Order: sequence, then structure tokens, then C-alpha cells
Amino acid sequence: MSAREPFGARLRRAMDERGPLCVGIDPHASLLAEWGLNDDVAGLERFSRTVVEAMADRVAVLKPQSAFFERFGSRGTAVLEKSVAEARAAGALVVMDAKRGDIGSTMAAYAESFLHEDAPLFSDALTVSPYLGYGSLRPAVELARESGAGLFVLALTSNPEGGEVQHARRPDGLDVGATMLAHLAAENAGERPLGSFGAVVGATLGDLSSYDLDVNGPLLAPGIGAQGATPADLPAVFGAAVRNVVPNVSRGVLRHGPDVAALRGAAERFAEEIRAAVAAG
Ligand SMILES: O=c1ccn([C@@H]2O[C@H](COP(=O)(O)O)[C@@H](O)[C@H]2O)c(=O)[nH]1
Repeated sequence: MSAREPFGARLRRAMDERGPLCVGIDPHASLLAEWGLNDDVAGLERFSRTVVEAMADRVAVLKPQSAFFERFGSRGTAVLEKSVAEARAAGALVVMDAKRGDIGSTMAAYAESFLHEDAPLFSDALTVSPYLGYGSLRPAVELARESGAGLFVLALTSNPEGGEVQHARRPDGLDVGATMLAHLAAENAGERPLGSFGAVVGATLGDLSSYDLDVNGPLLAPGIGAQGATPADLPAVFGAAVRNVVPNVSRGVLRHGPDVAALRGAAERFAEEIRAAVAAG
């Protein structure tokens, strides 16, 4: 067991101190253009540095979307490494959105890439895909436990296509999304104040009262802003589990850049709406 405090405990404290908002670092080509930046490594670096400077000392979580860095090859990955290190040094928790998933030793290698404390891309948590079977994630669960990191497992994603997989039913009637939630509840059993193994559950999904969202872990909720959900939707979607929701906003904040004050203003407005919604929920 690592001496490092588990991710769930660190996240609970960050959410209580800073509010639960997670801002995405998603350097879309279209956003680079809107910010007056070139769609190249220099533009990527400037974009990412600006978001980290604007947000890392005030929001609980930053979530870089790995795909937008990977498309620039090794130089993009170098920018990602730097962004992760700077965001963590400034006090934000970093959830790497890389949605990794594979079997056995390959999954173990993915886990080492993001969850080993000596890895250049070491992050506080990683998004993972369980669609090779939840058990295929075991190497990542084990390494996360050792290093004090966390996972966010895709359970009920925010995109409309997700249902064809996630609503598929097992012979006993439980659907795939509910199965993932049940695995996570078992993973987090007995953990206080919050387990380190969370689910991705879209804020776009409407009433989820047929699901048991009480997994004793965080629920990363993308879909607010550009995908149409609003902070006011959170209590109706998540019910009593809203207290453990980490709402993610990427383009809804980023489109206000590159001005740092404007980015901060947009994030503060979302944070305030989220606070009000959670308090009322
Ligand atoms: O179900 C999911 C899982 C991940 N995402 C990711 O979150 C952000 C959302 O960006 P917005 O600009 O706020 O729409 C993006 O990185 C997605 O890949 C998701 O949207 N839904």
C-alpha cells in the first residue's frame, strides 16, 4: 500500500474546498482557430498552458483529452506531459481522459503509462473502457490502489450511441451500465470518505433513477455545455448521488478563451450554477 493518500479522499477534499467542477483541456482545431492560434504544436502548447494558468489554482479537477494531444505525435505528448505536471503542481487533480482498455499484460502496460508514480504521464486518475469485460481492468485497479490514483470507468456515457452497448441486458436482466456500477460499488466498499473508483455517467441522460448510482465513488459527468445538458439538470439526473458528481465542462468554458479572465469568469459561472443546483437537489 502506498503512503500516498487515495484519490477518492483527495478528490472529496478538493470538491469540498474548491467545488466539484472539472474543466476539460480539449484543444480542438476549431478552438485553436477561435483563439487565433495555429493548428500546430506551438498552438497546442499555448492553448494548454493558458487553460492550466487560468484554472489549475482554482478548480478541483482538470481533464486533458489525450486525443487532442496525441494527434501531434511525440511533440503533442510532450506538451501533455508538461500540462499534467504544471496542473498538478498548481493544485488541481488531473483526470487523464484517454479511455484505455485492453487485456492482461497490455492493460497492465496502459496502467503503467498513466498510473505508475514514475511515469511521465502519471495522473491522479484515468478514464478506462470496460468493454473487454470489467475484469480486464484488474491490472489498472491494482496499480491505482498501489499508487493512490483513481479510475473512471465508462458506465453510461453522454453520447446517444452509447445505449446500444450500455443498455444491453444480461440473461439475469441487469443491463451493462448497471453491471459496471455494481462492480464499482464492490470496488469501493468500506472506503471513506469516498472510494477511488468512479464511473463516467453523462449529464445528458435524463432520469437515471432506475440505476443504483450509489457506488461510494465519484461520478464524472460530461455533457454540460456543448452537448446540451445544464447544471440545473444534475439533481434530476443523479438524484441523491449528486453529492458525488464531478460535472465536466470543456467547450462550454474553453470557447471563452484565450483571455484568462474570461475563461475564469465562465468557469465561475458554471461553478456557481452547479453549487446552486447541488444545494437545491
Ligand atoms: O461519456 C463521455 C465520456 C467522455 N466525454 C469527454 O468529455 C469531454 C466533453 O467535452 P464538451 O466539450 O464539454 O462536450 C470530451 O473530452 C469528451 O471526449 C464525453 O463527452 N462523454
